[in-house]
Order: sequence, then C-alpha cells, then structure tokens
Amino acid sequence: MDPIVVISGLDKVYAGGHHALKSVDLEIRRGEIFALLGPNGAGKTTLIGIVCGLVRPTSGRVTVGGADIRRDYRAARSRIGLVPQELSTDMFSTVWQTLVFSRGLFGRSSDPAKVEQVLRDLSLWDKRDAKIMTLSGGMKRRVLIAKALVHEPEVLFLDEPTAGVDVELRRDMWALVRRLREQGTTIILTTHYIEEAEEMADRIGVIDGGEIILVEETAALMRKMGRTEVTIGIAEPLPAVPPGLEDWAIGLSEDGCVLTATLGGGEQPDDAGVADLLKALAARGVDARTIAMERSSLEDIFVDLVGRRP
Ligand SMILES: Nc1ncnc2c1ncn2[C@@H]1O[C@H](COP(=O)(O)OP(=O)(O)OP(=O)(O)O)[C@@H](O)[C@H]1O
Repeated sequence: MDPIVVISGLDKVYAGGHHALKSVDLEIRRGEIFALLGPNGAGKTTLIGIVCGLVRPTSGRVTVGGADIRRDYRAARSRIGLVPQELSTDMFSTVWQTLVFSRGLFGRSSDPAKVEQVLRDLSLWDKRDAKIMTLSGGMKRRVLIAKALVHEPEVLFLDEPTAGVDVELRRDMWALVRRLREQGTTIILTTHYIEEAEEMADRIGVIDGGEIILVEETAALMRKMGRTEVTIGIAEPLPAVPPGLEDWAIGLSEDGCVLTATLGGGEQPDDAGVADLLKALAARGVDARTIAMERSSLEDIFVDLVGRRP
C-alpha cells in the first residue's frame, strides 16, 4: 500500500540540548489506523508536532501526500487534521463560526452542508450557536475533533484522544474513527490506553527515548510476542510431570492437581498449541477436568519491550 506520510531521518534537538528524536524513519500507509505508543517523554508529541508543521526539525524530512511539510507547508498542512489535547480556539466564537473559520483557514471553499454534517456527526448540531466558553469539557473536546475534520483532511492525528473523556464520548469517538477509516481517512493516534490501540489499530509503532523501536501489524505483533498461560486442572493427582512434554515447559502444582504451561511466541496460533498439549496429555493418560487460558495483552508486550531496553 502506498504511504501517505513519509518520515525520513528525522532528528530533533531542543534548544536546551535535549535529543528528543533520533533518526526516525516511518511510513504511514494510506487508509490505516496507526497507533504510536511510548512512555512519557518518548517523543510522540514532538513527532506529531513536526509532521503537522508546528515544531521545526533539526534535520530530516517529512512529506504528506507527497508535499514536503517545510517547503510546501500549505499543501501538506491542508491534508492534515490535528486534534490536540487542549482547545486553543477563540472562546467567544460560536461553534458554527469556529468551524467555518477553520475550514477557510485551510483554503477550502465555504460549504455549510459539510459543516452541518460534521456537527451532526459529533452530536454538536444543537450547540451550533453556543459560544465555546459556555460548553462543558466534553463538548469542547467534540469541538476540537469537529475543527480538525471540517476541512476534510486525508490524515487525522489524534493526540491522546480519550484522556479524561467520559464513556459516551469515548464510544462516539471510536465509532467516528471507524467511520472515517471506512471513508478512506488515515488515522494516527497516540494513547496511554494500550487496550484501545490493541482494539483499534491496524499497526502499532513503539517509540522510546526518541527512537522507533518497533513497527508491526497489531495482529502479527500479538501473535509473535503474545503469550498464553494455560492452567489445566487434572482429575487424578500426578506424582510428576509426565515425560515427553519437555516442549511445553510444564509446571506442576505441589498437590499434583494443576498443570501450567506457557504457549506462544511463534507463528502458530496459541489455540492450536493448547489442542496439541491436551492431546499429548490424553496420550499419557492424564485426564484434564478444567482449562483456563489467559492471553497477554498488548500492554504486557509493551511493558516488556520498553522495560527490556537499557
Ligand atoms: N519545547 C521543548 N523544549 C525542550 N525540551 C522539550 C520541549 N518539548 C519537549 N521537550 C522534551 O522532549 C522530550 C520528548 O517530549 P514529548 O512531549 O515529545 O514526549 P511524549 O512522548 O509526547 O510524552 P508524553 O507521553 O508525556 O506526552 C521530553 O524529554 C521533553 O521534556
């Protein structure tokens, strides 16, 4: 699939000397949902800021839809919608005025029907004449998203979109993200809620200490790095783990009634591993009564990845 955002050799050293990004190379595919994960201070906001033309890189290059973000800023920026963490809009404007202004800012022709659609999509239609300052926090967040979408960007950046939002807004937001993706919008998000990334993202990138340490399809990442802990309750206590089961690294509880094994870390789905294990036990006359499986989450994988680094 052709990339819509191409980041190459990106470096950022802040005025105080902090090296926030180190030779970052990254391609975002057109139409995907890409989640950028990383611990605090990893460089996520810096990276998004550079791609959106808000932060000047020390060196390297970014193109959006082929347009260079520095040499051809207007063309590149008009393809991007950015939902920042905080609202910096004129508090005295109405919701409607804010959106109309935002659309014009990116050189789009006036289109009241489009503005109405965006407002309706975000359940803001009833609030169109309200001044921003009179809105609740959740409504202000909705305005931020509407503002980012009203010029019909090809790429939408969501920086911590669900931090501190209520359940309803979170649900609406993800429904909207799915709809946008279906319409062909590319979505790049950062989040501290790793389970959301696991559920939503087509691909995951992990950044740590200013370096991209991993980029992988979410499903492949879960398969390759995920583990399944299997706990098997057996009918008759065993004196020891039956021989010939070395491949599974099985543990036996002190009372001989519970076997435990860790599966995964390969290309084979864990379910197949569990079936093979049960067959191997049955062949050795071990009668399994109960089976419990616990899969590692993306969160476990993430903590493991970042924690292993010096
Ligand atoms: N304007 C600035 N001047 C100097 N240093 C900065 C500036 N902005 C960010 N930094 C530093 O650069 C590093 C990366 O910051 P950045 O905000 O990109 O991280 P982040 O991954 O977005 O973190 P968080 O998850 O906490 O938002 C941090 O160590 C931060 O202190």
